[in-house]
Formats: sequence, structure tokens, C-alpha cells
Amino acid sequence: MGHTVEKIGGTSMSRVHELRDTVLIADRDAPYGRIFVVSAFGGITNLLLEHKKSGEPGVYAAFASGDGDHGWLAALDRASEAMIEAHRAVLDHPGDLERADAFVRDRLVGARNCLIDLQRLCSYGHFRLEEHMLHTRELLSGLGEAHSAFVTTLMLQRVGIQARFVDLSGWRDTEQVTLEERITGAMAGVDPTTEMPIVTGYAQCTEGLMREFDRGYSEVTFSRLAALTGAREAIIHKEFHLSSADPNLVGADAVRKLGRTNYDVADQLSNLGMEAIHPKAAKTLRQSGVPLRVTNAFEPHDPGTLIDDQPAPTPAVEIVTGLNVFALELFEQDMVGAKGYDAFILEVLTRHRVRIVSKVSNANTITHYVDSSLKVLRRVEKDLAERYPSAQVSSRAVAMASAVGRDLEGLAVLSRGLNALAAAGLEAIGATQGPRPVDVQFILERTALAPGIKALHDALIEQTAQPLAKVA
Ligand SMILES: Nc1ncnc2c1ncn2[C@@H]1O[C@H](COP(=O)(O)OP(=O)(O)O)[C@@H](O)[C@H]1O
Ligand SMILES: N[C@@H](CC(=O)OP(=O)(O)O)C(=O)O
Repeated sequence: MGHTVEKIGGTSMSRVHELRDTVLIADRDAPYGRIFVVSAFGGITNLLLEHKKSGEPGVYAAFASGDGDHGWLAALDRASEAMIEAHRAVLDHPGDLERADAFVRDRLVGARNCLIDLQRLCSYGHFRLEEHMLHTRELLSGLGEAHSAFVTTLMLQRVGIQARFVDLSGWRDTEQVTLEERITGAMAGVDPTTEMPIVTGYAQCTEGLMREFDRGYSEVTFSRLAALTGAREAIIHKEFHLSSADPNLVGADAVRKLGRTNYDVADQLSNLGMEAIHPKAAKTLRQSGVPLRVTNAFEPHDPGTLIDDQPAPTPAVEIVTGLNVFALELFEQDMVGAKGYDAFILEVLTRHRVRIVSKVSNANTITHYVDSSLKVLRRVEKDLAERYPSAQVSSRAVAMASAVGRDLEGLAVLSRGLNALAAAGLEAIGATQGPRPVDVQFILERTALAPGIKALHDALIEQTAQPLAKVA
């Protein structure tokens, strides 16, 4: 039969007690053959690092700001309280609560002392704090998953499951190992046929999980684990079904569940920040031939969405999603016929680690739609202005809504979408579609993003778009 590797995301982890007798112990008589990879409880990583969406500083960001006012200590206390609150919500046995409290105390005191020592060391001048920021980020992120995995293990052991806490976070480990070595080393003595491994979504490794993959890293650990152990299937358990739009935005009744889609669509969704699955994780699974399933953790009997390499049977818009971006524009009359502008802009964006979502250009203007902070963009603008003093460089806050599907051929998604937006009284600042019919992007004012997604979803999915007749 083989085993499965299954990931539980943060939002669902906050209700992991509700998943105990459904997802985790799906069959009381045959509970094994399943390896679980867990994210930190919802919101914890935001407190340890920085808020994923708003950028609000957590411990890491406060520490990194380096103003030495020990603001990070208060942030660490906040994280510690939130962790304790999170496990109080899912554990009930006093013995488990005591052990979980002690675990948080131990790890957080350890991290605190480590950071204080680091600050002290760096006050000597030979050691520079900046050089240790990446390690600090790694150390902090690992705390969230170590905690949630430990707590889940306690919860399962309490009801007689041979659950085993598999800590990949490298806590007090002096060895230097790669991600692959970390995973295979930790799994070497584990027998998933007789025990249930609860593995931390964070894995400490020489590559640096945060440096390489950044937020959403638990899916990278998950996919590597599935590939390395030759899983029969990799499963992601989420708070909702993978749906035709965000149920919180469009309404749980209006959205449709996706029965099946492919990695091409999954890539587009990751690009749009929808976190359907981390792009690097999708790649690992695709390459190793492990099928991926995304399920609703709270509807355990529903098979969910299967993601594979198959084309669509018929053209359709499958998902409407969107995100806030900045339109970084460089306008220069002298650009006409000249080369090198684009290459230089890309170099600057790469140097400042700005994520490009999309781009358009014409004779004298190049616009990148980027997912970044205004602070970083100001630096980008400065570099561009220095190189091209006569160019006009600007950043404008806009949003991008996108309609995505395996095959949009013949559906006139661009014109239908623009009509739907206009009918809802919304103006499109831009719209793009490439020759490959997998997505159509609409640029809107930020305030128009939510109503725009609703209007597009209504027109392109709720009232299913029929293909136009092909003109021979
Ligand atoms: N198309 C979509 N289908 C399902 N959920 C979506 C979609 N777009 C956005 N979301 C949002 O994603 C949020 C995060 O869900 P989930 O992936 O379960 O989080 P986590 O990774 O923490 O488990 C949900 O609360 C939901 O509002
Ligand atoms: N908790 C980490 C890791 C992760 O992947 O979480 P989630 O599966 O909830 O996106 C983060 O927020 O980056």
C-alpha cells in the first residue's frame, strides 16, 4: 500500500483537536502508514518573524531593526503567550498542558538567551549582527513548528496512538546537514507502519530553509519528505476546499470546489500569492511523480482536489484570485529602439529581492507589477533614477485580479471580464492576457480588488462562460 505524507496548515492547526478523530486518526483500527508534517499554529510565525500580509514586525523584525531597545524581548513574550494560548485551545489533559507549557518555556528561554548572547558578542565589533540575521530568522521560525508538532504528539499519545515527535528544527544540534540529510537522518529510525510521525514543517539545514524558500516553507519540507520517502500520495489539509475563489471573500455558498486541476494552474496561484501550494514544493512533487491532493481538513470524507499533470477536459475558468501589487513604471522617451533598459531594471529588482508578479511594456515604458514594500521600492527607484536620470520612475499602489484555468481557449475571458468589471462600476487600469491561455490579469485600484474579484467570479464562474464559436 505504501504510506502518505500529509501536511496540516497553520489555520487548521489552530483547531487540531477537531482533527484528532477525523483527519489524524482516520481509522482507529489501522491508524498508521501516514506521516504528518505540521505548520505552526495560525499566527505564530507572524509573531516570531513578521506578519505575512501586513508586514507588522514580530520578534525577528524587531531584533533586526537593531535599535537595541529590546523591543524584541517584548515581542518574544507576546509570541510565548500566544503559543501557550494556542495549545491551551487544543489540549485538555493537565499533564499534557504542563508538558506543553514547559516546552514553550524551555525553547523560548533558549532562544532569548541565544539572541542576548549574540547581541553581546556583536557589541565587540569583530562580530557583526548583520551577518547573523539569517541564522536568527531560521532559529526563530523553527520554534513555531517544534511547538505545534510537540503539542500534536502529546494530544495523540493521550489517546493511545504511537505518535512520535520528529523535530527537524535542529534545536541544540551541532551538526551541519543539508535538507535531505536532515530529513533522512531524522526518519532513519522511524517506522511509519507502526508509529505516527508528527514532523516539524520547519527543517534546519545548511541551505537555510528561510533563505531559500521563505514563508510557506513547511510545504517545502512536506514535499521533500514525500519525495524522499517515496510516498504514495502527498496530501495538504486546509481550512477550506481549494475553491473557485476565496470563500471568505466571495461567500462559501457562491464558490465551487475544484475537483481537479494541474500544476500549471497551481504555479499561477502561487505567483498570485494564493498559497495553493509553494511553487518549489509543487516542482518537487511533479518531478518525483508523487500525486498531490488538497483537501478540506474539516470535511474528511471528501476526496478534495487532485493536482497532477493532466490537461483540462473542457476549457473553463477555474479560479479567480488577486493581490495588492505596485506598478513600478519607468518611462523614458529615449528608450525607443534602445536596448538594455529591461535588463538593468531586472538586475535592480533582483538585487533588492523584489518579487515580480507580471510585466508589460511598450515603446518607451516598462511596467513591472511587483509584490514588495514601498520602502524597498524607494531604493529600487533611486537606483533606476541614478542610471537613467532623464527617465520618469514611479511606483503606484494597485491590485491585480486574475482569472486562472488549465485551458481558457475560446472563452473570451479578457472581454467578458472587462465587461463584468464595467457592469459593476469598476474601472480596469490595465488588463493582460498572453498567448498561452492559462490566465488573464486585470489591474484595478486597490479598493476595487474585492468587488472586482466578486464581479469576475460571478461572470466567469457562477454564470459559466461558454466557449465562443471558432472562426476558421
Ligand atoms: N481559492 C481559495 N480556496 C480556498 N481558500 C482560499 C482561496 N483563496 C484564498 N483562500 C483563503 O486562504 C486562507 C488560508 O487557508 P489555508 O490554506 O487553510 O491556510 P493554512 O495554509 O494556514 O492552512 C483561507 O482562510 C481562505 O480564506
Ligand atoms: N508557519 C510558516 C510555515 C508555513 O508554511 O505555514 P502555512 O502552512 O500555515 O502557510 C509560515 O507562516 O511561513
